[in-house]
Amino acid sequence: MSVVVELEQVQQFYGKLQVLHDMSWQLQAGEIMGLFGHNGAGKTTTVRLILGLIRQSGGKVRVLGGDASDAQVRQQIGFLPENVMFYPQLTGYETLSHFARLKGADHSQVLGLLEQVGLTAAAGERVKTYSKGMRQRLGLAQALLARPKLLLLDEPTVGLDPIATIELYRLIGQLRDEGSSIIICSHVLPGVEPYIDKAVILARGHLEAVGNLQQLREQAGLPVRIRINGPGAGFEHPQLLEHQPLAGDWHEFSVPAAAKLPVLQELLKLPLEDIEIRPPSLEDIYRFYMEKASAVGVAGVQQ
Ligand SMILES: Nc1ncnc2c1ncn2[C@@H]1O[C@H](COP(=O)(O)OP(=O)(O)OP(=O)(O)O)[C@@H](O)[C@H]1O
Repeated sequence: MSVVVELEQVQQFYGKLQVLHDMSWQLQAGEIMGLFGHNGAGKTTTVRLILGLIRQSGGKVRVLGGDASDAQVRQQIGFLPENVMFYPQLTGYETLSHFARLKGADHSQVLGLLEQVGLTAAAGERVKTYSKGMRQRLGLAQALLARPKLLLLDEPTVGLDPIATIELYRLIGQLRDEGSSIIICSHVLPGVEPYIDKAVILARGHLEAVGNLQQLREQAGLPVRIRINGPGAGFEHPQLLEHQPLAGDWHEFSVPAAAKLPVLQELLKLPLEDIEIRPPSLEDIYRFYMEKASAVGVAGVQQ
């Protein structure tokens, strides 16, 4: 697997203000990576470094095997900004044709890209009539012009309803399956969780965690929650961390991940109506690292 983006001991200053501290991580080819952090954590700064819009104050930023500021490298990157602007009077087709001209991309891609993002039927409609979901898909098509190897998506699902969010992430998943490497910045963690291969979590310019969800769960050591519908009021087990009675006949038990099976085996001896096992979510992991960052004095961390 080849490395598409590599940050090595990257530091970034704006004047005297240091906003990235010795940041090191890698994105491998064909991965979808989530870049997460509180407001002001340094995500946009990181994206701007990868896009070659600013140059790092220290350390190395390697993108697609070259320097991020190299024009040939930049041509291979597609970017969907958080608030992509379109001329409302232009149709979807005219909009994408316009971006193709701006980027020097081959115009023959336009119809294919509109089809890829599900906008063929609406290609002749003016963008002002598009829903937010359609505009985001048009934005994605714009980012896909010139067939980039690396895609950077900033809050791609902000303002989208749950179905439009799922549709957009399915499309992003297809792009990964076709070989694109993708970085997604998002504050909407439950939406993005099923789609990412790896997460990078920042707090105040420091790398707090990097890895796939399973690795992050293990590193954070967060408990697994087991919910049962049944007679759990008197249930006891030496490994139990917490017992929370819920509505109806439901009970929630928190157990260390390593104790999940022994506790489950005991619970299954009860006459249960139902059982649910909830591993720590991306949001749980994120909260854990934000709290850890505040506890060690990374001041001003807010979610
Ligand atoms: N051009 C700039 N000049 C000075 N300081 C800046 C500049 N751009 C960003 N900063 C500061 O750098 C820090 C990191 O900002 P950045 O925009 O990278 O954070 P972010 O994680 O993208 O935040 P958000 O989620 O709010 O977009 C913040 O303290 C911000 O105020």
